[in-house]
Amino acid sequence: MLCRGFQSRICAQQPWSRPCAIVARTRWSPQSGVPSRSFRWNAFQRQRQETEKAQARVPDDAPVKVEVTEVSRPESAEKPQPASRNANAAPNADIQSEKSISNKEQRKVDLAIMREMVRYLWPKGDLGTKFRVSSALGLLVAAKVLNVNVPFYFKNIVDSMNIDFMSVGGTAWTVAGSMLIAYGVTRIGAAVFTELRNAVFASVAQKAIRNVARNVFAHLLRLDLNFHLSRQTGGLTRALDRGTKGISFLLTSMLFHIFPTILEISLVCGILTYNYGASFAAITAGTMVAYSAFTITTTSWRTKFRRQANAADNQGATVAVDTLINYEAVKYFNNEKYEVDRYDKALKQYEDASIKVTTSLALLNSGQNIIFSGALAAMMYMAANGVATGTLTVGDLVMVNQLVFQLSVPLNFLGSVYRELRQSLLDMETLFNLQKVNVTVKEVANPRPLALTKGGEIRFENVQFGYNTNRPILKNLSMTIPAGKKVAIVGPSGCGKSTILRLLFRSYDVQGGKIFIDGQDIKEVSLDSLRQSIGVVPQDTPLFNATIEHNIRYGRIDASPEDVRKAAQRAQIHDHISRLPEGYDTKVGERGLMISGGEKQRLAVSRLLLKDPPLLFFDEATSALDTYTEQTVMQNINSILKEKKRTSLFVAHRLRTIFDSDIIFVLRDGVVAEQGTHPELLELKGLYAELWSAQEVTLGQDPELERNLDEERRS
Ligand SMILES: Nc1ncnc2c1ncn2[C@@H]1O[C@H](COP(=O)(O)OP(=O)(O)OP(=O)(O)O)[C@@H](O)[C@H]1O
Repeated sequence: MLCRGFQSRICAQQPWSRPCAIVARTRWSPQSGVPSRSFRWNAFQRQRQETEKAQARVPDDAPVKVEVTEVSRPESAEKPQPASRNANAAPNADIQSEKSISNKEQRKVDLAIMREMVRYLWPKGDLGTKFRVSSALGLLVAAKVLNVNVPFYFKNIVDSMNIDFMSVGGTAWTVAGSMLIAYGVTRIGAAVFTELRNAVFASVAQKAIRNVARNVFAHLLRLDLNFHLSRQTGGLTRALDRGTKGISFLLTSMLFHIFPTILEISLVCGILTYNYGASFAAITAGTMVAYSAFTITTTSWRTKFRRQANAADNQGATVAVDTLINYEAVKYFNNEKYEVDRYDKALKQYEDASIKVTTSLALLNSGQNIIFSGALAAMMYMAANGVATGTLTVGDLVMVNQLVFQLSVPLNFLGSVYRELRQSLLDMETLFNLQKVNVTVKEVANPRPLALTKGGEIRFENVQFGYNTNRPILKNLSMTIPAGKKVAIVGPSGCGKSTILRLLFRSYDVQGGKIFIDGQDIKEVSLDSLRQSIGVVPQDTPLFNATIEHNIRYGRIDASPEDVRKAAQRAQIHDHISRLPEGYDTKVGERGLMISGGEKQRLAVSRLLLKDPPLLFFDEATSALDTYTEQTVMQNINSILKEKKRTSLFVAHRLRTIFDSDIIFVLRDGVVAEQGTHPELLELKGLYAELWSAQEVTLGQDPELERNLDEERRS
């Protein structure tokens, strides 16, 4: 009669067995015949991001879904986990605090996080949330009280049925009807209150998640470029994802698991002591202590197997994604077997670790069963003894059994709740640490907005800068870019051309010297006004996985569709977009993978033209375009610059795109080595003249290009 079914279903998934569609394109640099720098960089970024994404897909040995119908025996089951919470044990090494901390310090950190969470449970001035939390607690206590009443009705039913129906007469209804109704109503009440409690509390947890996630995301966007370049994007999103899920878990487990389990154990011990004496309660309390200690110790021990499995899983995913992204490279070098072996090595490690996870789970379950069943048997013996000596009824025996049995439900999940709680605290620590990262590019107190009083003259005064202290990139660089002029910066690869643009945009701050715009130190003006005044077409076009229209409009969110089309026309991409089946609604794919490099660059130019800022920076903005398109785009840009008298700064390797600049700065070894107009620099017969003649040789082999250049020179 007491036997009920407890079922658990475990869904294991090999995460990297999912189909993976990867599109790889190679663009070749016309000059060198090797993939262009921007392509290589893009490919590297793509590969890195794909790898990180795959790393986020980590399996969990815990069951994805555990269905509890009714309880028959204290069988250990891993806690039901939110389906998406599958990467819980993967190391957050990229964001977590680098130094390992002692247990004592860790406890302090954990307590601080819990205190922080209490603020979300009981927020100052938020009566609605307080009301919900109080109601949820009320429902919880009511459900638990009803729950411990069920065995009482059960006992009374058993005792009242213990008569000779033949001689006394009557039916089950006349003898125990009211008890049966009370039994049913109490059980239903306990279940309904529990569900109501979940429903009432849902918005508290979700509100907390939203607040924390929004604050962290806003902080991430405020952080410096350097932070983002040195961190793995996948790691950041993983931290955000796990941290916010950790909040939900911590809040619910604090309120609905730990507290109610303690409440229920206390109630049961109290009832047992009151009804049957302290010996029953002592066994129950002792069992709970032994059970909890065994579960926590064993769970801590077996966590390392889960970590190993996750690490092997990460490794497998990394190898698989890396190999598939570099499919062409694998084929070119016939390395299929090598890659399969690498993949299989990770699979083998995963297999070994997973076996340990399963066997250690069996040990945990067995130990829990032995402790629980041993105690239950002892109590049954004591109760049976009571029945034999006439101090207890059969109903008492049943009640003792059921009271203790009911405790097995929360205890079943103790192991996984403990493990998850630890992981949630770790994830949340990572999340809160992110919020503590400082912004290094800061504004002065009460900054003035940038005022372009002279039309946008840019002056570098003895600027020193290096990404690493031991490798200076710019060494006392001084130069003046006159307002309203087209200026170019050229020089060997890696000499710091793009760095100059990053310093102007204040993605980094100079380490020595100053940069002025119209006489104002850029450190003294507000970041918002500075960045508002500058438009950049970067080397690697950042595109969103959205429509072409959205990507162009990103330059000015409130632009009309006509403005978007006008900008596209000027960037020589409108006709092409119009010919696409979905026109401006065409999706460009992740990071613009579904369109060509030249199309991406023209979208970036359109976006900049739509923003129409007073200062324009082009960092190899047309390097992926064919000669004809490049000439046309440049002509359009030049006419806009002249017409609107914009200050513009071009970084270019293809000198024919900048030879008509008002000033050309030639950078070498962190300083300006030469400067002047194209003819002046040719006269100098220095580095620029060398570069030009090297490129002219190439140009000489291209009659069409020559024709275009001649035309442009004439115009
Ligand atoms: N975030 C960074 N951290 C460390 N070093 C960097 C970083 N960004 C660039 N560098 C290094 O600084 C140097 C200058 O980089 P920059 O991008 O300014 O060169 P560039 O002249 O624009 O090169 P290219 O013509 O190839 O685009 C390079 O050696 C580059 O490797």
